[in-house]
Amino acid sequence: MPPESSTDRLASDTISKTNADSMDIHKTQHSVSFLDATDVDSNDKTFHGSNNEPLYLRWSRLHKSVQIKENNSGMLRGSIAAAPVPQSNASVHNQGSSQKIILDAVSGYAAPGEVLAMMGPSGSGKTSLLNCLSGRTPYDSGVVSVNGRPLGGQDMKRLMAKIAYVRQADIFFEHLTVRDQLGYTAFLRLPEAWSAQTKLSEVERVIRLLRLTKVADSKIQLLSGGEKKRVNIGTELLTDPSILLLDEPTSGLDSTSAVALIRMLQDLAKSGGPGTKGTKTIVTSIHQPSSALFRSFDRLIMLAEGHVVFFGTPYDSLHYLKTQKVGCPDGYNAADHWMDLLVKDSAIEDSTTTVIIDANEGSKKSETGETDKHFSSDPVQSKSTGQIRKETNHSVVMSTRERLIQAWDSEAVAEQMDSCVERDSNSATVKDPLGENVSKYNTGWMLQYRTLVHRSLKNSRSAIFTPINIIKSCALGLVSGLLWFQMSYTESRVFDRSSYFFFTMTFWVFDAMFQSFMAFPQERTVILKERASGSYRLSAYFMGKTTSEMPTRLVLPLLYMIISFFMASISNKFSTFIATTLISLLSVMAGESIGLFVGATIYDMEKGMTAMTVISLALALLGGFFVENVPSFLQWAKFVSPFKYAYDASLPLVFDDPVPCDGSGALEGICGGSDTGFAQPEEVVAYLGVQGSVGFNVGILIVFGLMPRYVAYLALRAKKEGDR
Ligand SMILES: Nc1ncnc2c1ncn2[C@@H]1O[C@H](COP(=O)(O)OP(=O)(O)OP(=O)(O)O)[C@@H](O)[C@H]1O
Repeated sequence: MPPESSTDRLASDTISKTNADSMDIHKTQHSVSFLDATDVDSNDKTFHGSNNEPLYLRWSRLHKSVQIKENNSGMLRGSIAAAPVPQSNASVHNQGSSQKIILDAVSGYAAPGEVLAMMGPSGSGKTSLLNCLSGRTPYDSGVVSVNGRPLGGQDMKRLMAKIAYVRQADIFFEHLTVRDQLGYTAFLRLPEAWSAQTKLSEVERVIRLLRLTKVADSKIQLLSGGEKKRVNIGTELLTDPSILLLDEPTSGLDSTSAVALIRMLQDLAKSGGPGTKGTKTIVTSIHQPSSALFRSFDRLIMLAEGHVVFFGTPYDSLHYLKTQKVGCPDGYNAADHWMDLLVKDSAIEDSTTTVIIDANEGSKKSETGETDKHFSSDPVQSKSTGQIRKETNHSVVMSTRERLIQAWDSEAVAEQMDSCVERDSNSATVKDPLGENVSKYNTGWMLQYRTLVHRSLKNSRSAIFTPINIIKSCALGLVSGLLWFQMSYTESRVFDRSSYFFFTMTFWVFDAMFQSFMAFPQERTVILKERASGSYRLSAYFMGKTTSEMPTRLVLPLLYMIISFFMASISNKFSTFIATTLISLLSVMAGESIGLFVGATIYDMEKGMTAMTVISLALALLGGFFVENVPSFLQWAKFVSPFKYAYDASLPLVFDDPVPCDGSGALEGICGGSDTGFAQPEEVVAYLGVQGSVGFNVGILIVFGLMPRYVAYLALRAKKEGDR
């Protein structure tokens, strides 16, 4: 158990009115002590605004609510919110939608050198609070401040780059090794002025700090859950942030690894880690830690249904529960006890923690009929909506959770925070925590672009050159080669030759469309996460991806073409082979672009898949290959199909010599059934319905490769990481 600090105890006493009453301590007196404690610490530091300076993170009266549509796909959420169960994060119903309160008057602070543990049942608002504190999602009202500087508007973006946020999900490009992942992050996020050597030694420092040396050169996809979690934390620690927020870093870990991880965070908070200056401010949400771990936290913030039910030291939390007549039984895990008190419907499941107040007489008794042993004072009127009590036969049933929500005096904590912020903002010794940095990026566009090209090349090599993709390309090349085997260059094989190109171009557009659509959801989450921490500009990412993937993507169509082109004897000119292979690459780029567009605009996989199927089949049909007499009102539609342009660009290259007539009647309109003479190349391509020159068709294909990509870029720019 950590030594009980008097200021902690006083702070806790101040903000608990029942506590204050029971301990007979004057509230104002304690408010002063609480403020003094924070003041002394923060004034002792010299603030340079650099990333590793100690920072106080404070928040007061944070309020956040969301609109829930009752007839949308989130039916479950809507129905839960609409159900008339007693709940303090109440839903306000309008026609067809309801407002759900996720955070209600939440106040608290996190201090340098300390680990603040955020606890509460599932759905109590831990992630939502962390999202707000990190600037990932907006809140309706309230103030978040760093060293007394309230942050909002433009500052929020810069704050996001200063606060490291380790999200619950470990999101990476899993084909990369641990060292690659950390290395690329170092080049993207550490100051550009640092030498490559310094950046790489930072990577090694983090690898050692997080005990990742043994797996440093393993691909992330092969790591255990705990190792992945440490890579996730390491990625954020690279920039040596002063404030580190972690969302359930111990989830999925065994208890030993969980304890080791929290101990590491505690060491980090105190020392800042080897090779770094100063202390860190750490906030972590955690689910039911062991007793020892619970007691080792410097401070706790307990949440229930978006409300704070306790803020203070673990020791004080136990004392506080005693004053509320729900003390932790001896030998019982304190964290488990807190959770038992706070889980929903504990009133229904556990009658001993329930009070029933007779609305008429004001007397109270337990649900079992016995006089309630836990609550000595009358319940306080609901602070939020008054809807949290359940009326049953002239009685009010209130669970312990509701009682604890009401007993906590959030306003007292908020006032403390306001005073600290006001004091710090008037203090000349406390400098702007954001320093002079006006950009949220540590590196320029060019370095970001170069790093992302490198990473994308490495990543796409392992994602695209999979054995399955290589087998697919070779097998299809072989099948096509056999099907169109050794075609003679005569009239009778003109349509076979053109159908080879129709199939080839259609296949590569389809393949790229679906491949990029399927791969993009994972990529999208990585981009959103990295962008939220101010790693790079989206334009640098898109340019990097486009440039790096082009040569990589060429290899698979090239394999297909090498096998099928020569087996089918499409042309004996090597230049035709090169040119048509490049056109198939443009088809791939166009298809990839469409896949990206759908992936970036439609987030639901099922809806996206449906859109992809409809789009691809419609484009194939509209290409004009299947229906000869397309209705006049749909004639325009073929111009939106990339297949058409790829096909139209290829045929003039293949039919570049006169085609000998052979009496087959395939080119009846040109050869007239004769087996002598030649059909001129221009006549053949016109007969096959080709429109526009090769250059024109290639140009349009390039537009297809870029336009949907640009829309995908705009769609992603509008998307925030924290959006659900
Ligand atoms: N955008 C949203 N739309 C609807 N409901 C939301 C939204 N964001 C959060 N919620 C709801 O707010 C509540 C708090 O969610 P949050 O993820 O913060 O809980 P949590 O305490 O982190 O839960 P867990 O421990 O399970 O991760 C939940 O009931 C959640 O369903």
